[in-house]
Amino acid sequence: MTKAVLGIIGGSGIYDLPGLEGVEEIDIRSPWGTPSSRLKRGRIGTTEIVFLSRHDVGHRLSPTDIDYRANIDCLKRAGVTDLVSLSACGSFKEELAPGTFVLVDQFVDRTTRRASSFFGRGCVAHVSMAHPVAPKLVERVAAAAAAEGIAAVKGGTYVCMEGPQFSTLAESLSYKAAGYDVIGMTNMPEAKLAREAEISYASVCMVTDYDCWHPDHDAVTVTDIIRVLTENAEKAKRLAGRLARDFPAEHERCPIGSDRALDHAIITAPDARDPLLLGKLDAVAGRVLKSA
Ligand SMILES: CSC[C@H]1O[C@H](OP(=O)(O)O)[C@H](O)[C@@H]1O
Ligand SMILES: Nc1ncnc2[nH]cnc12
Repeated sequence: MTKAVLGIIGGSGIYDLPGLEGVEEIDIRSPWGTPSSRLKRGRIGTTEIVFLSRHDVGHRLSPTDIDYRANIDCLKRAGVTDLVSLSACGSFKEELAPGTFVLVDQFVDRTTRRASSFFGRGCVAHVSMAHPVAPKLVERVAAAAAAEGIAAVKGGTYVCMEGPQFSTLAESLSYKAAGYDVIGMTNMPEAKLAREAEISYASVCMVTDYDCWHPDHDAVTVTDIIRVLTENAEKAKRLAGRLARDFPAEHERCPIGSDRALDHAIITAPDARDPLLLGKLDAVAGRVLKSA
């Protein structure tokens, strides 16, 4: 049995989690770098929660400057088994209007300037990303939204751009034509790294705008996004609170194996592995490396 620890990553507009009891800031060091902010550990009901502000209080970090490896590694070290991201996003669908919550289930990674794996020279691993979110965790998020009367659309494809500039009209139209649902700048490589770290991942994407493709809406601005975000943040925090209160004490085994993604992923022969890299992988891959 593995005790469930619920991680929450707060994105734009969500820099804290009200209702977290017995909060302590934990100073976890990572060999991968510096996390976005100090992790906050506390409880909601009987569930242990670890909260991380992705851009830090004051929105100090741009999507490119976030050290996604340090964030995921620290969450793993803090014992997180299940991780929910709360994110702002633009929409490519008329029916996904600003204010809509989308529980995305696919990602397209168009980022270019981010370290996107814990593995590499000296320890090569290939995990499956065919199904990037953990279905049971998404079910729990959907149930929490329903219980709080928050409308949430299940399923959708999130394209992750590098940013920080928003898309050109041609890019926006091409993403729309490709059938993508929403766009943001942060869920990749976060979801890939969570998978490598065997943490079940789900993302709640809160639509703040229609990007720039919509003929009846002006191109997106930060001012508009912040206005919608402020309205959404209260709902997102309510959703997270309910999710936590109803969360099981034991981590539920993931039906698609996101919590044991490394079982058959490491290809480098034991005697060809780099001890320095193995040292850095102690948290992320400790489960499989210890038994090797
Ligand atoms: C402030 S709008 C652009 C910004 O918001 C989203 O971040 P997050 O996913 O952390 O909520 C988007 O990806 C951009 O980073
Ligand atoms: N239109 C958009 N493009 C990229 N990231 C976003 N975050 C919120 N709205 C966005």
